[in-house]
Amino acid sequence: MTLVIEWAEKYRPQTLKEIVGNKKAVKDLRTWAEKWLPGIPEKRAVILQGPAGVGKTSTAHALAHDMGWEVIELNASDQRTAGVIEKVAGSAASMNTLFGGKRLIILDEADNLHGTADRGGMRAIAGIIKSTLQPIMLIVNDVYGLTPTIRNLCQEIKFGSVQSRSMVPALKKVCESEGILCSPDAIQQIAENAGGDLRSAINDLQAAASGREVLEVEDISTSSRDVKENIFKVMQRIFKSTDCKKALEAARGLDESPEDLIHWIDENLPAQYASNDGDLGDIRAGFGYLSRADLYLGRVKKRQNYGMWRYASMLMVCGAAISKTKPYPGFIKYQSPSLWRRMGQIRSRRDLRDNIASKIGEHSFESMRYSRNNLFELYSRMLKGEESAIEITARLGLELEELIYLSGSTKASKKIQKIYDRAQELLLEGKGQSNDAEFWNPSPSIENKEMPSDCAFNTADEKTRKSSEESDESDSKTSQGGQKTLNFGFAISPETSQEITNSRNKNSGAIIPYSFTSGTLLPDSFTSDSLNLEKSQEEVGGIGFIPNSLKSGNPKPDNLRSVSSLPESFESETFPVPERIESVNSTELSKPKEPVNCKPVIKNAPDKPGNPEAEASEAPKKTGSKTQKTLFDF
Ligand SMILES: Nc1ncnc2c1ncn2[C@@H]1O[C@H](COP(=O)(O)OP(=O)(O)OP(=O)(O)O)[C@@H](O)[C@H]1O
Repeated sequence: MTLVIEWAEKYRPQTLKEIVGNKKAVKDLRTWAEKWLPGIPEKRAVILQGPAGVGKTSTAHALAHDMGWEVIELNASDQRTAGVIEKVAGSAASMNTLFGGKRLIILDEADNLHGTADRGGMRAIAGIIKSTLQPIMLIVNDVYGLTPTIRNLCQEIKFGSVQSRSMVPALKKVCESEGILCSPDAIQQIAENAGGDLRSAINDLQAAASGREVLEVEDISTSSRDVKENIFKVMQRIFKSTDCKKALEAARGLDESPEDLIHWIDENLPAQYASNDGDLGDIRAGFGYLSRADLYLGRVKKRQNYGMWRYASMLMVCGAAISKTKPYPGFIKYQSPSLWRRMGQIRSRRDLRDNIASKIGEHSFESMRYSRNNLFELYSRMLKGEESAIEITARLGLELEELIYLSGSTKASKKIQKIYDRAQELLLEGKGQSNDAEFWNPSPSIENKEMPSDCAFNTADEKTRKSSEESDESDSKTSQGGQKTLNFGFAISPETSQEITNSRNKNSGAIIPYSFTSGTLLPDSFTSDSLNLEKSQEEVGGIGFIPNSLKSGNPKPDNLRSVSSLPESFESETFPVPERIESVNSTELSKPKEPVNCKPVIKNAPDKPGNPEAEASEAPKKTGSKTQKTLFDF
């Protein structure tokens, strides 16, 4: 069996000179690349954005070839988790090459980093771009698939469709190299059919030429692949004529599913039938058909019976075509579905909001969800004063766009720009002063702080918790074992502090001690003050964090619940119970001599040497805390 080599691959351009069309994009890219020669440019990464098959990937490789750069590529077939990106791209970005040349890091289809496997990938990319010593190139079809932070960090270079007149010489060259006599009309036809996608044009040429030495235009119409209909032409067919058959044929030639097509018709039907003293009745009738088509689309989804797509298509296309009672001449600029645009905007706003929430979460040792729901307002208020705004911006590492969002502005005013610039200066200064640990370490060291009675867990646990959380996406971060009192690492007013406490208590819950010996969550009235520490230090194994819903009613003894029988209302969101807790029954928890390593640090807590119970609680600490079980271990 002979192996058929794809011509598109065989004739992939090797140098920038061979790239067809998109001259400006190629020039901009070369200019950016040349900025890497004297040192590190302001924008360390570029985004090559554009439709499929217009030469983005080829241009990236051709640039590396022309500049004499090595290439490291991570494409969509590789698993691109945050870990892999950091390992491959991160290490490539932070190291110099053997002979001091540059190394181009290409992330192809960077807008397709979604799904569980690619979690955290965007954040990893942003982190790498900020500190890379090597040029980075992100290739995307849809730039909105990237987070605003990444977009801010990169220079964007747009690639457009390749014009058919530019394609013709490239296709001729392929014919010459393959020894095929192709008529100019045939080449022209292939170029026009391709709709700006040179890869498709080359594929069409290969398909048409297979088994032939001479290629005429007739061969193209019979042997070429299905030619993509242009959506705008289909809209015209539907809205300008009443010929259902032709409209349906045109719609079938489209590279759109009925689920997408219905949005196009929905968007343009009212615009078309309202033009030229439009008729409301026509619009109503048209939407009547669309709603029935939508019913079928719903059934397709529900039953996974794609056979019903044909009824949906028929209803939407023919229904929209025949619902007009008069012709609607004149030009109408058909629009892409505004729903998609809105969704794109919403998505980028949502990404922006989540980025901020995750930064606040990291800063305040809270989950992203908690930060999003409860701390936004607070941090936003802290941006009101100029000095505190600068400090917050620096501490959180906010990008300009994020600062605008969090401060509630719509654009970068002079004041915001100034805050941002000063925060950047502060960051630069801070980096130079490695001894200013407090600034760079926003949370005070837990061991060194005198914890309030409601905040006790050992730092080893905290480290384990943090590292396990970091491997997850921030949304799945939990506040288990986290810092129970918010400590922002900078001076905040007593009012603000009170506000934080209120916000916590109102929104998610309160912190109450957890008793290991009884296996119960103590009611909120049971504070550390009421614990007889001398007698029960051993008992006080850890701190439980429960939502207010759990504390309803009077905290009577019969309200106490054992961990093994958590109520349904006990949502893991507000009270993240580690998975392994399920396997722990109350008997295990209530082992009387189970050593514990997490006990509240209480002011002047008596630690009498003669007290056997106090000694018993100290002893396991010395022997090895790793073997000790706490609530956070489960
Ligand atoms: N502008 C171009 N100049 C020369 N050849 C091109 C051009 N665009 C596409 N081609 C041909 O199409 C093939 C695929 O191009 P390439 O992979 O660079 O497209 P792309 O824009 O990166 O597409 P995708 O977004 O699908 O990855 C190339 O191997 C080449 O043969």
